[in-house]
Amino acid sequence: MIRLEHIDKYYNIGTINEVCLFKDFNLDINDGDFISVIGSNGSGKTSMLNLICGSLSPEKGKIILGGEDITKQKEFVRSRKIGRVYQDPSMGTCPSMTILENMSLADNKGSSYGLGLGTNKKRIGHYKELLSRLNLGLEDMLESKVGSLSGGQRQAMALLMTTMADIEFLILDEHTAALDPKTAEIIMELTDEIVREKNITTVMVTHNLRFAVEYGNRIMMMHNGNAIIDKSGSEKKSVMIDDLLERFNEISIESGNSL
Ligand SMILES: Nc1ncnc2c1ncn2[C@@H]1O[C@H](COP(=O)(O)OP(=O)(O)OP(=O)(O)O)[C@@H](O)[C@H]1O
Repeated sequence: MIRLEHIDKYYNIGTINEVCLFKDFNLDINDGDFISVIGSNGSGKTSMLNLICGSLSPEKGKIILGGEDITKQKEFVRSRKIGRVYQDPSMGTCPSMTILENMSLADNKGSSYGLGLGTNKKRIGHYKELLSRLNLGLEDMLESKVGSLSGGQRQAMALLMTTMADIEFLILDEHTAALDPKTAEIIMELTDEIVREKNITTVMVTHNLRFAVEYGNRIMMMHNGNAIIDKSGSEKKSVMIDDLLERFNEISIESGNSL
């Protein structure tokens, strides 16, 4: 379980631009949860993910992972348990390296020998098997540079590479936003398949309301650093896209329709 406990988060402290984003923010993410997080621009979705990953520190409060207080734990240490796929497909892969080298890199993540070993030839069969499930023909392109792949192919690889390691927690930061509708659909289906198969606790930030409604067991809507909707199980199943659009409209009116 991940717990955000009494979190305060400010930006630009001590300046005229000081903003309080989270004030006594609390969130429990249960093992096995697949949460879709939606919300207007600036509502705090990415900041919440950054707090979990450790790229952002709270001014107050605790972050607990599996009973351990990780509030002060560095991001690279947390990354052994927490995987993240970004909006930009180029963030999760190394473009100047081949598919094989990228797969080896992901495979070696967290092990003591690190990069020094280079490509692990004995594991090629395993990499091919993993890549073949993407149905993109990448298993026959092991020597191709990842930089030559399409955005969708790279995002599929980023997802595969992130989940190759034995992570407990997966963060999807608008990971289909930069993809065309068809490719986004394929990546979303692949995501769901991997998350279910590996039973990884997942938080997915998305602006795609259909994905938010269709995937996962829990849906959250953020606004001004608060979760204004948080439904799971059968309650989540009854949430309709129109309900969410209506809530977005209400928020927009309350905020004076400002950007
Ligand atoms: N590094 C920063 N410095 C100052 N303010 C920041 C910083 N990062 C985020 N903010 C502010 O915090 C608020 C929340 O930003 P955040 O990126 O978490 O929102 P979001 O819900 O992910 O938005 P979007 O949907 O546009 O990605 C915004 O008002 C933003 O301007």
